[in-house]
Amino acid sequence: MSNSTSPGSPGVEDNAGERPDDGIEHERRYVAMLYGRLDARRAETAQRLHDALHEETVGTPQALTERDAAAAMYTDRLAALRAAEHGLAFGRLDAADEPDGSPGERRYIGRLGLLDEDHDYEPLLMDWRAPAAQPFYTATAASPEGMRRRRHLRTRRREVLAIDDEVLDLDAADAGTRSSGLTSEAALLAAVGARRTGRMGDIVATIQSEQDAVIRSKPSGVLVVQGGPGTGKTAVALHRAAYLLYTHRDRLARRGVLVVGPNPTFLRYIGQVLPSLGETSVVLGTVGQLFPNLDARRPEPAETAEVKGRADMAAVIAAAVRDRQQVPRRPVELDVEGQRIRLDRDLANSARTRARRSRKPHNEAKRIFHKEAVNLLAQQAARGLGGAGLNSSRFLDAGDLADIREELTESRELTRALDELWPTLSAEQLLTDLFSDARRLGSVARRLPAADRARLERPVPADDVPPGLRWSPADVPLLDEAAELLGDDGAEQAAREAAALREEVLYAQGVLDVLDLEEDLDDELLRAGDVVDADRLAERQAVRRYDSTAERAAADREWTYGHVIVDEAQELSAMAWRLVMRRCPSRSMTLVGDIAQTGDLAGASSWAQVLSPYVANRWRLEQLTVNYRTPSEIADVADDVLAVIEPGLAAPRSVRSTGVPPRAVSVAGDALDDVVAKVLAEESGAVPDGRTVVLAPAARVRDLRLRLLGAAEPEAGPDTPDGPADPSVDLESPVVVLPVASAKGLEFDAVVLVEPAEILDESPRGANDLYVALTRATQRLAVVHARALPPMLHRLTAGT
Ligand SMILES: Nc1ncnc2c1ncn2[C@@H]1O[C@H](COP(=O)(O)OP(=O)(O)OP(=O)(O)O)[C@@H](O)[C@H]1O
Repeated sequence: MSNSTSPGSPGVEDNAGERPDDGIEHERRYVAMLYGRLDARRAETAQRLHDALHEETVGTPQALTERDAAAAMYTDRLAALRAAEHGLAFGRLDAADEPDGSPGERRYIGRLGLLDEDHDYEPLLMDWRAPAAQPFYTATAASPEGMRRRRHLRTRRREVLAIDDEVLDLDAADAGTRSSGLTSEAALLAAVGARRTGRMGDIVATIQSEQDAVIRSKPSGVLVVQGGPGTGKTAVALHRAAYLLYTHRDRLARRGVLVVGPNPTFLRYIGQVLPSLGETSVVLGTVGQLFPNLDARRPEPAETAEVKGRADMAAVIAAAVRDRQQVPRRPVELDVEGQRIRLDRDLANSARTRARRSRKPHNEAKRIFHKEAVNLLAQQAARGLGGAGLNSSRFLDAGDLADIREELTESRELTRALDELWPTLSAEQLLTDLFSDARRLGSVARRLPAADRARLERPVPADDVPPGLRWSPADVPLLDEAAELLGDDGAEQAAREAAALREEVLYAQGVLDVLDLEEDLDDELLRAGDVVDADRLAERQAVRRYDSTAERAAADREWTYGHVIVDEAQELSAMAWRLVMRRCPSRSMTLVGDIAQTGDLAGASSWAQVLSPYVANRWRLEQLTVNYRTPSEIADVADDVLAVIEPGLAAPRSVRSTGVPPRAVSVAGDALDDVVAKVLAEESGAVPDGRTVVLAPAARVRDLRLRLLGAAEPEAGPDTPDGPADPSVDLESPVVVLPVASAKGLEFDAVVLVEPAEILDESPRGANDLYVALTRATQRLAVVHARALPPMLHRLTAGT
């Protein structure tokens, strides 16, 4: 039974069994008290951070490190306290009465925990992630978990606007409580029906039971979360990250959590969720961003990306590395300190075999190759010296051999000759050389069909092409594979140090900004910037870099994370999986996705197929079954498309309907763009203050942007197969135009879908793309078509 109270309505005080201090006024006082505590905690923490930064720690590196660690801790804590500002407390659980009739315990649930220091540290507010808060998400009338009532507090800023009550005891259930399977239904429906803002929000107040099970599932092993569109996979994955950090903070904060998403636009869309939950130690990245100091955005055809993503490419890269370990075709004659020596094929081959047997990466094995070649050449030289013209009784002793070796080692000519045979290589160099040389490619990628090999060919990019546009997202797993086989070429360390220096000043400035933002800081105190400036602070960090785990992890290719979450996991290629698995040898992973939405040609068609090379069948599957995004009218249309993609797959159940049927608008002649403009005006007009998207076949996006928005390409460049290259697609603007592939994971109040027949034709996975497009809408859908409507969309009602 649900009961809603807002100001002016009869208070719940009148309800049978309620205590007199239990209505909305009580909650207002309580929440005001909580904010008072929050303010006090913020001021206190800001003060501690301030003190830590100003502490004159002269001397030992250890003292400095401790000070830095304390400052980092207070900075994080302050961020979490600040993040709790909106919706600090959103719920209350009332336990069933005690056997002696006294009222059961009350627990307020919110974004963080607050204790009453004056009264034995009694909990005033319980963090939503604490075990005792779980019944707030899972208790039902049928299984009340010892609870009598769940109350939702609806708040705006610091004010309580209304309260919604759900009675959980069995008597009430028998008395006719609906069994919708949903918890906190009123609050949930308010949340899912609200206008979208272009930024994903958190769902802490209304997490559903099946979602809670995923969020709180144990961290170890690989958990796959399969669910149709709108079932909250992304939301759940992010809340799981927050939950794991809370519950296993020691282990995870040190190693960090990585969240991999499909494209930069999507990452911007979800970027606020974890900070709003007070968590900042999470690295968010696309596959194209998982190679340090690179944000790969070079556009390339989907077919090329598909070839690069194949598992076979691992062997191609390995062969490309071996191909750079050469033996001379003709002997190289060298003159070392008056001695003629011959670096011939056999000798180089012996040295190479020895180096390869070490199983060290190429750049490290190079030292063995050099050393072994020098040894063999020294023996050769010694044989020469011990031979003709010399007294055969005179043998060279170990010391003489060592001298010869030293001479050889110091010989520039020999070093050059050996370097040519076994060069030090960076991953970038290896791939640039490989892709720009058809002959080399032909010899190392013999197994690839010629047409696929040809897709890999490309000229060496000009010097002025920035790194991000030299490499495509699909190149990144290849670069990573190469880096793994090549080992350290010295450049990585140098780049790390340079980046660390640059960031030091930025970080220091960030710390000062944090302090200066803190309005509650005692006025008597000098503001941080008055006392320490960024340069000085950076100088003081000289002993240890003052950055977060997340920053260190992102800068280090060999970093291994405590937990890895992959969203839209169905899109990753086999090569991308190798990279991701390398980042998480512990295999503590959460993979969320929907096989029916796979659009990437290199993407997955079954989870077992993706995972078996890494964990065999040791992974667990959870399914999400309720669609919170798409109203049933639109979901029905999408379900017909799903039936074509995967006849046996059950569609998620929509949580609501709007009564607004989606429509199809047919266009005669070549007036398509004009009709799209008209329909767009109607649709966006119907969702005032909302967000509308025009989803179009990729080939039409440019013209439609021009026609509808007056803007050609967004500033930073063309769309890449991995999503738009531009950081300027502003999802917060009222109308955007996107190709379907870039809309993956996003949602809008209204969707105008252009020419579905062309979307089907555009890719072998066209039906999946169409399915994605149809399921982006939270309220309205209109399809505009000049070509015949594909039969699978037969349910759409004809409109004008
Ligand atoms: N328990 C919930 N309470 C409130 N809103 C929810 C809840 N679960 C999901 N939502 C909302 O439903 C929408 C869809 O969620 P989300 O984007 O996480 O789904 P998804 O499964 O990742 O979808 P897709 O596969 O299409 O990317 C979001 O607006 C999300 O905030």
